[in-house]
Amino acid sequence: MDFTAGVLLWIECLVGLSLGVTMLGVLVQKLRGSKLKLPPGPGAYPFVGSFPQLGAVPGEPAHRMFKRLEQKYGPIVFMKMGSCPTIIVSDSETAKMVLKDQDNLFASRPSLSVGKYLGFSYTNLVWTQMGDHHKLLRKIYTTELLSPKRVTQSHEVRENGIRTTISGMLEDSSNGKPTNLTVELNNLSLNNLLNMLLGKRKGEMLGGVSLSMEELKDLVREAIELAGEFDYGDYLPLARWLDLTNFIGRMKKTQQRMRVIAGKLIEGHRQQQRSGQQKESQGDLTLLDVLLSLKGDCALSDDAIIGVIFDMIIAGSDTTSASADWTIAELMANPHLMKKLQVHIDSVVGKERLVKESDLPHLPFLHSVIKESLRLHAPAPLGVPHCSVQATKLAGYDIPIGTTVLINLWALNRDPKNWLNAEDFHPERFEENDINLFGRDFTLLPFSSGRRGCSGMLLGFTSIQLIVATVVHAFDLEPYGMQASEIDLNHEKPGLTMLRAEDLVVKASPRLPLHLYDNLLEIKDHQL
Ligand code: HEM
Repeated sequence: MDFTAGVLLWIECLVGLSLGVTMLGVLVQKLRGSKLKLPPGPGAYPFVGSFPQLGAVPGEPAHRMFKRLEQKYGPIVFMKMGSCPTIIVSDSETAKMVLKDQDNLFASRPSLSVGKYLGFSYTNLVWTQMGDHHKLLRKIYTTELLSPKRVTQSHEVRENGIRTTISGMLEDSSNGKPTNLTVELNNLSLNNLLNMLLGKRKGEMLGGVSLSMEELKDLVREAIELAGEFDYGDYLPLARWLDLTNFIGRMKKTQQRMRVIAGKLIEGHRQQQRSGQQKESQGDLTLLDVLLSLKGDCALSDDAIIGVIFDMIIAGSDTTSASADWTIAELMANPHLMKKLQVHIDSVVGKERLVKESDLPHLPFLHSVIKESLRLHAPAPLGVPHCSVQATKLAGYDIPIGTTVLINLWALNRDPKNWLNAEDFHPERFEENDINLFGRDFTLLPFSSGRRGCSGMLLGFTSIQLIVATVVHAFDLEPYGMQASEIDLNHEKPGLTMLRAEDLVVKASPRLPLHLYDNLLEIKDHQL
């Protein structure tokens, strides 16, 4: 989130307007504020709130900026985004109060424009507010879409997906070319989700309708990009009204495209169902089939179905590939750990076949490596904002109703109070200390916790493990055009998902018998 450019612009616009009412604002603020004991923070001006006080550095990701605030004010910081009260929580004790002890009060979402447009009037899971619709969607996710059984049933999608990537890497290697692993993993992750949701392409047909995969991917990228943008209009009414960056205009256009394209896919699947084309087994059902077969109280409107489809793609695609990318970069920067992991995988899988998902439970060191990577590089560093539905107290401070709550998961997972040598990549720490990754131990929260915790954590964790294990088992990797010690592990691109600042470009050398890779080319033809 790059605050500075926008903030300066808006301050210029607003200063004139705000001067006349500043005195009144200050007076009202004092009268209201005097009664409340708010957490410490940078203070706020009328209208623009704390934006000018944040000391934002151009290009600096928000989780790092909030870390600086934590260092100055402590683990709960109060600020105002425009007129919207906001707290940033950075330690495990307070996170536990928000996500567990008072989960019922903090589990709603603020009404942001991204939820209105890309979340189809807040009907998708990520942006829907607390209540019956949220409960229904969570139930559909946990029992129908991403239950452990459904995730296991779809293992072939992911195994075939990574084999296609491996095959492409072998082709690059045979041609003496480097592979841009960041780009490959990103494509892989998106393909896997689209395959799970919609099924395989038959010729130019996707889910039974004539729709090019490129058209769909283009739309998905557009939606992911918009979802990661920071909209000042959510906090500054004048900015919303002027919409100088045409954010609302762009979102409306994307929403319209989502409706048209997803509408075609839904209609195509309905036609297949009507014409009695039965899938052979449960494993052949796409997630869209499952969504369309929901009946009675569980049945969803077409808009809600479109919301769920894009929910999964936006929340699940970049997070998974970014995490695999960070993990492989860490392993390359720590060659002794790469070697240790390769020996570990060889000891379970051997060198005469590729890794399968059924191997994963037998690879404890791989678990530790991924856990450590998720600890240091939380792919969703600030999660998704929560919102309080009632005035309450937190660690002795007053929290007004309607306060936006951001948990700085990135800072929390690196808290030196909980982790020895917290900034070091040291997977062995989990061999001595088996801390839960899925929200039970509040010292490690890459997926957050509670009723708003990530609904795709099992799928995400399984996918990352399979990708990393298959790539490092199949290839020795060297960074292209730099030394391993020069791999940058300390800079991220600003945005919703924490991507490495630089692409990971590698020289891959096969380490398994070549006939194993030859077989892969057949699979490649069937992929999206
Ligand atoms: C490494 C992979 C992933 C990470 C680190 C991750 C992390 C997160 C985090 C931190 C949140 C916010 C929780 C909160 O508001 O407190 C979240 C929410 C969510 N995630 Fe994930 N996620 C990952 C993969 C996935 C996948 C694969 C899917 C689905 C295909 C998914 C679907 C969702 C959904 C639907 C929500 C919203 C839940 C709600 O509001 O009730 N995520 N995720």
